Amino acid sequence: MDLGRQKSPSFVDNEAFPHDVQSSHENPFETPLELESREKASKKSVDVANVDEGVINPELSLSGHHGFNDTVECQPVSKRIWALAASAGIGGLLFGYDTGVISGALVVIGNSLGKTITDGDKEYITSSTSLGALIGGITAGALADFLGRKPVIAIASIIVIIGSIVQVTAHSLWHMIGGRFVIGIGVGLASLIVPLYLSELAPSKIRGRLVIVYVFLITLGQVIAYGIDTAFEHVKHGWRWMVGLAIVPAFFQLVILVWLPESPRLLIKKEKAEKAYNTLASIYPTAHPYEIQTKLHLIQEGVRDPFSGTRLQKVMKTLKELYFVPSNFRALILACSLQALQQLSGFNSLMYFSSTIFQTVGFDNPTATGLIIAGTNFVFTIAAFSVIDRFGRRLLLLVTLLGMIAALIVCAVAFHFLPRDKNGNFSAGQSNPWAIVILISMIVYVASYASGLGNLPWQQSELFPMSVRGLGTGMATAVNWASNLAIGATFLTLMNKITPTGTFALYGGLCAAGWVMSYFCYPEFADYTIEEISILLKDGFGVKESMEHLRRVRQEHAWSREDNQTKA
Ligand SMILES: O[C@H]1[C@H](O)[C@@H](O)[C@H](O)[C@@H](O)[C@H]1O
Repeated sequence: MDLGRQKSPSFVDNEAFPHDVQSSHENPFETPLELESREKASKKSVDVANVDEGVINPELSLSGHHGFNDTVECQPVSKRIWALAASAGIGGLLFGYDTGVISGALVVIGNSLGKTITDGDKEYITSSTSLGALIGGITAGALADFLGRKPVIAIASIIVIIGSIVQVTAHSLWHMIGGRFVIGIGVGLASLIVPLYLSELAPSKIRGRLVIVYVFLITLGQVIAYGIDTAFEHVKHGWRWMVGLAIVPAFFQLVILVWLPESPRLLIKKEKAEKAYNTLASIYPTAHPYEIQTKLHLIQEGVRDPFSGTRLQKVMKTLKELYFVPSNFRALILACSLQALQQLSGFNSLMYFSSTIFQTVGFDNPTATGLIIAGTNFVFTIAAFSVIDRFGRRLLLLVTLLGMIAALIVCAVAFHFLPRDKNGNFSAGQSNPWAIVILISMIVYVASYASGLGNLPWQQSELFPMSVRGLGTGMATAVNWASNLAIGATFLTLMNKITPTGTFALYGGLCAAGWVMSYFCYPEFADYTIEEISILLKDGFGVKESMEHLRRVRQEHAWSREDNQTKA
């Protein structure tokens, strides 16, 4: 953004803008990006000077950086947004619970499905959820555009309730696989719709953190699942409790949905401008009506349906727009490759099978040890929350990927030295130094994953303009689940066929390839509005431009500090 140092002439009518957006009050906790937002607010005077109250002049309102002048973004945001995020994010809790719970269930399920389950059966049980989620993820985008964001959240919760009932009543392998598949559909729907909904409600300065609330709830769901697994590990038919308790958050989500507003972008698309206005007014309680109208106008520009014709013709045109408009195609490449990398890095093989791995290595309490993995994931997702908008996405991704690669190499080496008996089974027990190295390297790996790759791909909605957002995020989510399926369906086989050392080294290699790709193609999106990101991706991946922008923001921040110190 143009942050030239010259002072803007001030035409602000303080009656019309009673809230002191020009305040020079210095907040010691302010991030560089927040500071920039405050400064943008102080520059809005020039842009609003020629506008009659309530009348939108499109030329003026599209006159700022990259053609946009979205001053409402500089306004304080209501605390209500966090309540909304937490409520919508229960979908994340569902996702986390349903994917995490299987780890502990698999080690105690024994022969209650009419046979003793093998490694192959475990892979079927786990990957049926991923397959269901893949189907849910593919359909969610189109459903969300057709029905609205809220109805899809409701459908996801109902499907999860049905899937849980099917699992609880399972007495055969295929019955259980069926239940896991159904629940997967609900998880897949939730995995797309919740971050999409959140990023459409979120002001750009907190959008990153708001989507992390969702990932935070996924990881919380996984911790709760592991905790429940540990609690029911020694209870008769405990696994039925484990899988059945998924009904609780699903039910909760259904009830809470009544209070959530529909996404303003969707409301505008459905020509319900007044409702959209009210929603935005509740998010920016101190904004001037003019600013909210400008925002509505900008959203309108973004959502305008460029296509006419039958539904099929529209889908075909949307596909064409996604693939043949260069900025959209770049967005698709970024979103899909990051989602693929998230899964192919192998994290979920720990999430789904950590209890099985720790049982194999010789830990006495494999489920409780697995809780350390889920707990680390959870704690470091919170850490990402506090740094994502400060450090920016790119730096976070590049640094944490290096941590993952290093930890995977150490883990691969440690497995190589872990003693085995003459049948080839690990025989050392949990006090062996190599077993401890494995545990520590897994913790480092998970901590690095959770601070970067665990979060960033879910910021995907910000990459696409409204016209292709449903389809684009749907495809990226499908890539996530397809890669998740590939990992879940092959992990135990890989451990047997190419040894644990080979498996973890393979994941390390995939992470290294991901690092190279991210270095060359992943720009810094922090502080760009959704509308601006398309412009950034117009002529290339915008890595250089976005870094220059970040440098300018930082420099400007330093200058402002100096100015403030001089004034003081
Ligand atoms: O972002 C989430 C999170 O990292 C979860 O822990 C993981 O299980 C999911 O696959 C991922 O999408």
